[in-house]
Amino acid sequence: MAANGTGVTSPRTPLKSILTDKAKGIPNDSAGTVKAQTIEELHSLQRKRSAPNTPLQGTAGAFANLSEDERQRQQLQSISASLASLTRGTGPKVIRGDPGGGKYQAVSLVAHHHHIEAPVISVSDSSLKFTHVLYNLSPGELYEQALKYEKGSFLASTGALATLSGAKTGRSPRDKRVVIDDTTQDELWWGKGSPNIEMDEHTFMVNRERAVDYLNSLDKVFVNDQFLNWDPKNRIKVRIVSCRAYHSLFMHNIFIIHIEFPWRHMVKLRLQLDNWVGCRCIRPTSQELENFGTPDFTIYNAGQFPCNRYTHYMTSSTSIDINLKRKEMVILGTQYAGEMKKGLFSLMHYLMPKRHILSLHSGCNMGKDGDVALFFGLSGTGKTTLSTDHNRFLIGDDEHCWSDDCVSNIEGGCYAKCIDLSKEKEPDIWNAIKFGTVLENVVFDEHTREVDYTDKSVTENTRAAYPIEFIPNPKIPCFGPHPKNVILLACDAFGVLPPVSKLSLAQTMYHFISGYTALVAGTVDGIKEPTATFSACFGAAFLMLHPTTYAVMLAEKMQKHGATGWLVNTGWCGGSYGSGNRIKLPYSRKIISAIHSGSLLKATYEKTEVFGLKIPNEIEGVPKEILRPENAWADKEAYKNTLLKLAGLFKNNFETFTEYKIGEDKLTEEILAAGPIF
Ligand SMILES: Nc1ncnc2c1ncn2[C@@H]1O[C@H](COP(=O)(O)OP(=O)(O)O)[C@@H](O)[C@H]1O
Ligand SMILES: C=C(OP(=O)(O)O)C(=O)O
Ligand SMILES: [Ca+2]
Ligand SMILES: [Mn+2]
Repeated sequence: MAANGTGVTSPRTPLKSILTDKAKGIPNDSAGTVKAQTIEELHSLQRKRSAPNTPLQGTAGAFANLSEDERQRQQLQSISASLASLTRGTGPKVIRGDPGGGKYQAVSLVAHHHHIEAPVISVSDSSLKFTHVLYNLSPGELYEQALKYEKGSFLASTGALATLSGAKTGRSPRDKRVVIDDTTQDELWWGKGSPNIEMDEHTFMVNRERAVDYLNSLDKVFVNDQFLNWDPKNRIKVRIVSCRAYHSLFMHNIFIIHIEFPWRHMVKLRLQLDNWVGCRCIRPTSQELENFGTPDFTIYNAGQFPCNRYTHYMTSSTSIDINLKRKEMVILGTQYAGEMKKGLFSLMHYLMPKRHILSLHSGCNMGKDGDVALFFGLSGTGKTTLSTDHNRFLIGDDEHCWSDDCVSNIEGGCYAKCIDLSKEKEPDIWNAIKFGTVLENVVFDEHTREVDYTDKSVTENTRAAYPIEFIPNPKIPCFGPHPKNVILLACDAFGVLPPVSKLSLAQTMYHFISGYTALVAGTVDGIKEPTATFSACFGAAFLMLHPTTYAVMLAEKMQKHGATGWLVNTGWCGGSYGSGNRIKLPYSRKIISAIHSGSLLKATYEKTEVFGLKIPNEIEGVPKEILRPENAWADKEAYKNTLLKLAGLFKNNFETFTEYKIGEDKLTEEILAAGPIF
């Protein structure tokens, strides 16, 4: 039956056939016409059937003989158990795929019906509905979900996914709580200076139920099953249940997933990395991911939904709750993706020291000769920027573990600040912003979709989250030998710390425990006083145990492996914020290069007053006058006063640590003496 365009069918006179190429003697190539009979069929041809997370490789593993249906059934059962409401004693009915239909819908409706084993204790509307699970989707699939369903998601001109994190554009440390129980009461760091605000088990369960009920009330949730830590002996399995494609893609990029490397990429890596050849690839295999089983830790991210402020302990509508015994984390009232990343980092700060492994808030890279450097520093001091170095292999930009064998990245991706990002200054980060990358809270041209990286309209904390492979020279697998240099980064907005100084072990420990940086509070409305921040181990916000636990381990490791400590000021020189200038990135890079090459170790040094820091007399490519801060300041009196002011702040801060013992008695004494003297 033919339609005539008006919707009414009528007999038609056939049109005269048009002369085709065939008539001109060119053979008809049937590839020119599609096989499909309908538009739907045509569309179905476009997408080749695949099961990216269930590659039946046939050989290894106990699960190898499972049918695809059985595999998926077990996966869904496990997800249903994860999402179980503990008061009702049952998990939701989960089904794989998009509620909107599409290729997943048919997968497991039937299988599912047969396999809800837990009894339904009380029936409510929520137990009648299905929760669709979008499990380990690929970037392409997540893009489609985000662009279609999440307001504020756009395709940027580079191919990156621009998105908004909502009302919160940074972490909420005052809303981070940890469950106190018989074990954690003794084990964890509580009280003054600790980031761990206590909460009881019952309140945790209230928030957990709230998050789980919210997630189950949605038509669909995203589930990521991933790994932490590239060291295969100390890998942790995590499950992230979230309500946004943005969160799922963020975690996909930032943590470790299985990626089948295109062969060409492998060859390139082999050529680049001497030690790649013969090195076992420790990315989890498809098989491992398939046999994921029970996660070691689960995050319930219901960030779109607030906590109830009438709930005990709640002081705002945001709560980020960690329960170590239950191996769970609940997020309510914030969609900032960094909470998940840093929440898992806190977990590692608890789990790893128990295994005598030091967890580090640091970037890490490796030279061609295998020399490894760590970059410690608080947010904004340059870990990501300076560890991303065109002449070195990037191991990671933010979170690492130092075991008896190696330094390994906890993550599989980077989270770079984008404010004022430029192609000239940071080409590798610039080029990493492409298809697959999540761009948070940036402003772009409505029409061209070109991002304006100088625009702070949404926030100053604009970010790009990309897999480490997006950097041209990643060290994959992301681990390396024991570090040779330990670089402590401080962005000193007072402008009195030298751009670089060589530290003794005691000084390294003093500055590591102090964890100093000084940023400028409000950069918008004219000049503001720099605010000093002291954050033990350059990341107190993520510590679970007392800072000295980590400090002792760092001292031991540095001693054992002969690592040299350096203090690098990436902040101001020639005056404080307002009168001086931020040290130029190319100079900081020159300084860092001189550390890596070993040339700085051979320089001649002079000791400074008050802080007793050893400053090199010269570094190739760095103006001599900036190396000594007092030379760079025009007003010597102001310099001296500012220096003494900062020294006083250091002294006050260190007071809480003076009663602790770090290593041998001698080292403890030396550390106390390694601070400013005035
Ligand atoms: N001399 C410098 N050294 C390092 N970073 C600098 C310097 N001058 C400006 N910057 C800027 O400071 C920011 C450092 O942030 P980032 O590397 O993300 O820190 P972190 O990873 O430690 O949080 C970047 O935006 C970088 O461009
Ligand atoms: C993600 C963060 O890390 P950093 O700023 O150190 O890169 C953060 O502190 O929220
Ligand atoms: Ca960073
Ligand atoms: Mn960081």
